[in-house]
Parts: sequence; C-alpha cells; structure tokens
Amino acid sequence: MADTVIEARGLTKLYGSHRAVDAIDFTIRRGEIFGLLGPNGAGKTTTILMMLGLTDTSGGSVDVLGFDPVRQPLEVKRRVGYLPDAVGFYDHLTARENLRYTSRLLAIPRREAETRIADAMESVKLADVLDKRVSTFSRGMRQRLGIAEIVMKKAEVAILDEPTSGLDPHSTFELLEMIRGLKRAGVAVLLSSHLLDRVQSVCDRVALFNKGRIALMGTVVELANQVLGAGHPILVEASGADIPGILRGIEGVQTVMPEGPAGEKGGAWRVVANRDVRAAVAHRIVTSGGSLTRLADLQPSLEEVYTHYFEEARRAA
Ligand SMILES: Nc1ncnc2c1ncn2[C@@H]1O[C@H](COP(=O)(O)OP(=O)(O)OP(=O)(O)O)[C@@H](O)[C@H]1O
Repeated sequence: MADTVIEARGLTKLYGSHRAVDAIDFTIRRGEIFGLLGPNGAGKTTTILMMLGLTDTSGGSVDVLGFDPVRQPLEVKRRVGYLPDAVGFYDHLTARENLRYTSRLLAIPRREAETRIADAMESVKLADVLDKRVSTFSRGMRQRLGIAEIVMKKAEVAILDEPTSGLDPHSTFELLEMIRGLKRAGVAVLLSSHLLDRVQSVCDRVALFNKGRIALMGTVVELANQVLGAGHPILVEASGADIPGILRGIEGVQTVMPEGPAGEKGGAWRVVANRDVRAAVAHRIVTSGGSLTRLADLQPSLEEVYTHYFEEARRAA
C-alpha cells in the first residue's frame, strides 16, 4: 500500500535462546499515531531498535520507508526521527548549535539549515532559548528540542520512547499537542508509553506487547471489544416519554438495563449497542417529546482493557 511507511513481517529478536521479540507482524501508515504498550521487558524497545537499525534482527523482516534498517541504516536514520527516553543532546552547546550539528550530519546546506532550525524551534515554542545552553533546559524543554530536531530533519517517521515520562501535566499537554502537530504534517508517529490515558488521548491505534508477541492490535474501541466483549455502552438519563421503548427501537441497540429505579421524573438506563448510538438516542428522545438530561459515553478506557487483559493472561498462565 502506498500509505505504508513501516512493515514488519515475522520480525524476531533472540538474545541467546530468549525470544525478546517473537515473530511479530504490523503495518504503520503515513500520518497515524501508533502506540506500543506493554509491561517492562515485553519487547517494545527491542522492536524500536530493530526499526532503527540499532540492533540486528534474528529473523523475519522490517521495511522502513522502503529501506532495510539492517543493511541501509543511514538511509533510515536520515528519514526517521528518534526521541529516546534520555534525549542525547550536548549539554555544553546551545540548542541552535546542537541542531546545527545534526544538520551537518544530514548534509543540509547551511542557509537552509538556519531557516529550518529557526522554524522548528518556533514550532515547539523554544524560539526564545535558541541560544541558551542545553544544560539549562528542563526535561520538558529537552523533549521539545527533540521534537524540533525531528521537524528540522523533515522526518517522515518519528519514534518516541516514553516521550511524556517525568513531565508535569502542563508540559505533557504541550508535548502531546506537538505530537499531534507531527501527525497533521503527515508524519507517522510511533510512541511507547506506560501512561495509558495519555496514549489513549493521542493514538489512532495501539499494539499491546506481551512476552515478545503482539497480543492485541487495533483502535482502543476494537481492543475493548476483543477483551471486554462486544458492544459500545452508554448511559442515558431522560424523562417525559417511554424511554426504554424508544431505546430498544434504535437500530444497533442490544440491551437496555435500568440504572437504579425509574421514578415519575424519568430514570437512567445503561444501553449497549453495536456502535456509538448517542446521536440517534438524542434525536429519538427529543423528537418523541422526551427530555434528555444526560448522555454519557461508557466506552472502557485503555487502562481498563489493559488491566483486564493482563489479569486474564496471568490467570491463564
Ligand atoms: N542487550 C540485551 N541483552 C540481553 N537481553 C536483552 C537485551 N536487551 C533486552 N533484553 C531482554 O529482552 C526482553 C525485551 O526487552 P525490551 O527492553 O525490548 O522490553 P520493553 O518492552 O522495552 O521494556 P521496558 O518497558 O522496560 O522498556 C527483556 O526480557 C530484556 O531483558
């Protein structure tokens, strides 16, 4: 597919006889944010290192923008931005000098590099500290400088390892906005994280790693359906009409269960459907003369899916 930027087939990494990554398959598309999740030691970092050509593969293949990272690591490094857990800038140099250094490695002509550096630093809101030494930067600023480097490179793929770890809520919010900015610019973003609510807020799809394998892959809704059973739950609070009758008549609705006793003024119902039926529910209740006081999405969070999956996996072991 023309949109594919990374394709792994049967990708495997052995350390001795230990299968750190065990025959995994995945495809990443241009402009998507893809999350790598899983407990410590599940194989996420090893997978990232293989995509970057920083460690050999033991089997299978991985294609990054049409290149083999093992045989063509420089082609891959030129086009892929990498933000490791500990960002490796030279502390005694300024932000500008650090980015100039990268631009020289990439053989970007000097004048163009200067423009790209200024634009990239502007895009991550660090323009005012361009000539400050990196030793004075907070962790949040270093992470943003890492994003600036990716922007300056015009990378087509960005690989971010735990990008928001150690950041306060405001810095996290800002960094996630910058990651969304990369997506808007058409960059495919892979990010590994343990912080599930943040992953959920930014990722289009996630892969759940367990013992070197991808146990589950898809959107959060798809994963919730696989792990917790089919159906999209919502909560409806309404009155002034035959609310349960209306709810049962909506296409796709599977179950309607009262949440507590229904009174004269109406009540609350938990509705499970084969998709998100909130728009249809609002429309039908209002056009039937009913009054809608609450309509809440009860779709399970990634955290609930994750916890449930690993509890089941532990029980089955
Ligand atoms: N250089 C190495 N030599 C031997 N074993 C290794 C090496 N690097 C990783 N491993 C092992 O490979 C497995 C996968 O490790 P990896 O670092 O990829 O996991 P991870 O999912 O990234 O974990 P974390 O969330 O802690 O970063 C683990 O069992 C780890 O001990």
